[in-house]
Amino acid sequence: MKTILNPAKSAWKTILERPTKTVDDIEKTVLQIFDDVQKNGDTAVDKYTSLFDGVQLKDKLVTTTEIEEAIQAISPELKEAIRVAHQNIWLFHKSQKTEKVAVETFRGVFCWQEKRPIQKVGLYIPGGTAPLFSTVLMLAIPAQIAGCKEIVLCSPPNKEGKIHPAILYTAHLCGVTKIVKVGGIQAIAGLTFGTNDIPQVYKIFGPGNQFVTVAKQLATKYGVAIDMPAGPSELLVVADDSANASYVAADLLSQAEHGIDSQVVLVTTSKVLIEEVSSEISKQIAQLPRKEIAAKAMENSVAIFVENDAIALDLINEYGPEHFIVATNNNAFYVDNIANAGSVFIGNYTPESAGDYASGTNHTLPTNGFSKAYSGVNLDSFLKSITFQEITKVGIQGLGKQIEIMAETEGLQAHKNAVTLRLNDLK
Ligand SMILES: NC(=O)c1ccc[n+]([C@@H]2O[C@H](COP(=O)([O-])OP(=O)(O)OC[C@H]3O[C@@H](n4cnc5c(N)ncnc54)[C@H](O)[C@@H]3O)[C@@H](O)[C@H]2O)c1
Ligand SMILES: N[C@H](CO)Cc1c[nH]c[nH+]1
Ligand SMILES: [Zn+2]
Repeated sequence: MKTILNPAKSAWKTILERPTKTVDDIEKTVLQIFDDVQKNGDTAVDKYTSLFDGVQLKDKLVTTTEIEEAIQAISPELKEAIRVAHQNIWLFHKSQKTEKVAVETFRGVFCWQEKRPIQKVGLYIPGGTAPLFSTVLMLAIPAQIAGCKEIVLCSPPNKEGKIHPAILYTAHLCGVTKIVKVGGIQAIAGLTFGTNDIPQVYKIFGPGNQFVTVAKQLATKYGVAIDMPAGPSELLVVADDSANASYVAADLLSQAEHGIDSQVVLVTTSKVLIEEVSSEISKQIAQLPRKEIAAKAMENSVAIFVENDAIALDLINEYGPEHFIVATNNNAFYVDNIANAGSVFIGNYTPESAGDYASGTNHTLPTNGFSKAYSGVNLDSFLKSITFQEITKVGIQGLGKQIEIMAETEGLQAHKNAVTLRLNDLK
C-alpha cells in the first residue's frame, strides 16, 4: 500500500485510478463470445465453460438430487447463520415497499403510479475464486419480495462440474428453481439471448469479476437491462486518531482478499494512524489463507494523508467508493455530507463484513466510481413503476385547451385532433 501525503487536487484522479479493466479493454472478447452464443446457443456456452472453467459438462441444469445433497451437506450452524441473515435481509428489503402514489393533478384529471415486478430476471452468483452464496440472499430475496415470476440463477461450475452446496442450499431456501452451471461472459450471453438451457431474461443482476461486469454492460446493447456495474470490490476508510488501527487494517484486508483487482483506500488526518495500520496489515495479512490475492490487491491500494475533514470529504466524493467506512471523531460530518458511495458503515463497531453477510443491507453495489450515478441493489431494482391516468369529461373540458395549443405549437395536428374531437362532442 503506497502512502501519499497531502496530494494536490489535480493529482487525485491519477492517485485513485482503479486497477480494473474497462469496456474498451474487454469489448472485443465479449462481443465475440456474445456473437458465438447468439448463433450457436448451448454448444458455444459449453465450449467457453470448458475453456475458462476447465470442465466439460454433460448437463448444466442443476438437478433436484443435487439440491437434496446440498441440503444434507450444510451444517446446522451454517443453516442457522443463513436463517438469521435471511431474516434481516428480508426485513430490510420488505420495508422498502412503497404505497401507490395517486394525485388529482387538475380538476377531473386523475394520475397514479404503481409498481409491478419485472417478470423474468437472471441472477449471477460469482464463483470463480470463492463461492459467494451470500449473494444469493442479496438477489433472490428482493426478487421474491418484488414478485418476479421467473428467476434464473447462473453460477460457474468448479473443476468437478459442481456448484458449491451453500449456493444450492441458499437458492433452494429462497425459492429459486432454475439453476444453471455457467459463469463468466458465457452466462451473461446466455441470459441475454436465451439458449435451450438458459432462459432469456429482461434484466440481469449480480456482481462479478471484470469479465462479467463488462459483459453485463454490453448486454444492454441487446436490449437487456442490468442492475449496475458491480465489479471488483472496493473499500474506502476515513479514519483519525480515534480509530482502532487493527480494525481498520482488518476491514481493508477484508475487501483486498476478494481479488487481485480489488482496491482499498485509507484517507486520514493522522500520520501516526497510517504507520499503525501499515504495521497491522503486515501482521494480519501473513495469517490469511488468501494472502497472495490480498497482497496483490494491496499493490493497487493507497493510504492518503490530508490536512482536514473538508479535504477528505471532497476527495471521497470524487472517488465514489463502493463501501465507505467512517471511523472518526467527526462521523456526523461525513455521514451528512457524503454524496457518492454505495453503502456507508459508521463507527468502530460496524465492520464492512456485516453488510456483506447479515446486517440486512444489500452487498451488490456499484464499483469503479459508478456510485456517483447508480444505487446498489434494492427492492426497486426488481420493480418497474407504471403510470396510469383517467380523465373525466370535466377534466378534458378543463385541460383540453392547453393540450391543443401545445400540440399545435409542436406542429402535431393529429395530437390536437385527438382532443378537439372529444371537446366538440362535449359541446
Ligand atoms: N460489487 C459488488 O457488489 C461485488 C459483490 C461481490 C463480489 N464482487 C466481486 O466479484 C468478483 C468475483 O470474481 P470471481 O472471478 O471470483 O468470480 P466470477 O464468477 O465473477 O467470475 C468467474 C468467471 O470468469 C470467467 N473468466 C475467468 N478468466 C477469464 C478470462 N481470462 N477471459 C474470459 N473469462 C474469464 C470464467 O468463465 C469464470 O467462470 C470479485 O472481483 C469480487 O470483488 C463484487
Ligand atoms: N464485499 C462484496 C461486495 O463488494 C460482497 C461479499 C460477498 N461475500 C463477501 N463479500
Ligand atoms: Zn466482501
